[in-house]
Amino acid sequence: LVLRGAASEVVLVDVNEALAEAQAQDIRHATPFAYAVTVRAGSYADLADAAVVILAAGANQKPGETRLELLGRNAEVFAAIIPPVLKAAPDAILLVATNPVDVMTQIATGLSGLPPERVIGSGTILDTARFRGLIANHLGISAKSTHGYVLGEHGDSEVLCWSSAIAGTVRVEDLARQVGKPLDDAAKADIDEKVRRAAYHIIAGKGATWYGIGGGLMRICQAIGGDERAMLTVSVVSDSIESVPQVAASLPRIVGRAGVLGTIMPDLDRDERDGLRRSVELLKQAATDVGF
Ligand SMILES: NC(=O)C1=CN([C@@H]2O[C@H](COP(=O)(O)OP(=O)(O)OC[C@H]3O[C@@H](n4cnc5c(N)ncnc54)[C@H](O)[C@@H]3O)[C@@H](O)[C@H]2O)C=CC1
Ligand SMILES: CC(=O)C(=O)O
Repeated sequence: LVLRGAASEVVLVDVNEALAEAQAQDIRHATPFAYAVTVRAGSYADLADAAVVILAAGANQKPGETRLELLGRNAEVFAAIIPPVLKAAPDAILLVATNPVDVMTQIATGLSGLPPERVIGSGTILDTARFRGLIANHLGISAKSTHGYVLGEHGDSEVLCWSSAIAGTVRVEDLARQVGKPLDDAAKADIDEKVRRAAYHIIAGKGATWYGIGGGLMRICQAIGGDERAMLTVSVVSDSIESVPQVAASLPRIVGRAGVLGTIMPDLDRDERDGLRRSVELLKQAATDVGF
């Protein structure tokens, strides 16, 4: 947020107040090299008038642990933090990062009673970035010119949409042939593994993932603050996805000042559609199991 000037003020609230203060100081020291963003540690009351409250509190995965295994612990954390957040900032958009992010988005929507469009999970924004980056690297072009979605769960059951992935206006498979680096089954399986298992690899190496999600959360805040109507793969509770009712999962959503303004259903091939249905069924079951 500071490096891109995507906020005017950032307040860090953590049960570990000394940590929040130390992080705020450290980030503040970067502001002369970036944007004049006010950064400070605070209490819930300091969230008054926040446009966006990012919910990132809770347990993270230990090496080999799945996101869904965090559910019980993090549902308890949200039960503790959402009431004081809402008391301080009743008009804010809630932006959920805590894992398992789709189910936590469903829980945050239920606990807050806010309309679903104002409770946004970062969902697969990060997986989509990983997918675009890896395809771009394979083709030798910019990730900014490469477009493709990862849908469904931010987690093991996510769906990489190869059928609609493009570079510029060209299907990625066609461009790959043109540049003599075919996206054959082996190349696609390699990219799939590196997207789907990215968090496991990074957590095995450094204990947590920080920068990718930081970039993704910044991008969502930028789209909200600038009322951009940007298309981003984020998670909100939807009336129905692949006939599964009231489930939070990622689809391409239009994001602006009021939150999620609309949803786009991309063309999917048979396997992608089946994968998306399996993914949302799994998420619905996980939410139901914890009473949401
Ligand atoms: N959605 C995504 O793509 C990503 C999600 N995550 C998730 O974000 C969450 C946080 O991950 P990290 O920052 O790595 O963990 P961390 O352990 O570094 O930070 C979590 C913080 O939450 C605080 N906390 C715990 N309970 C609290 C409470 N009741 N009230 C206030 N603060 C509380 C802790 O004191 C701690 O400082 C995890 O669930 C992790 O899986 C992490 C990376 C990417
Ligand atoms: C931790 C996590 O969810 C990620 O980096 O994808």
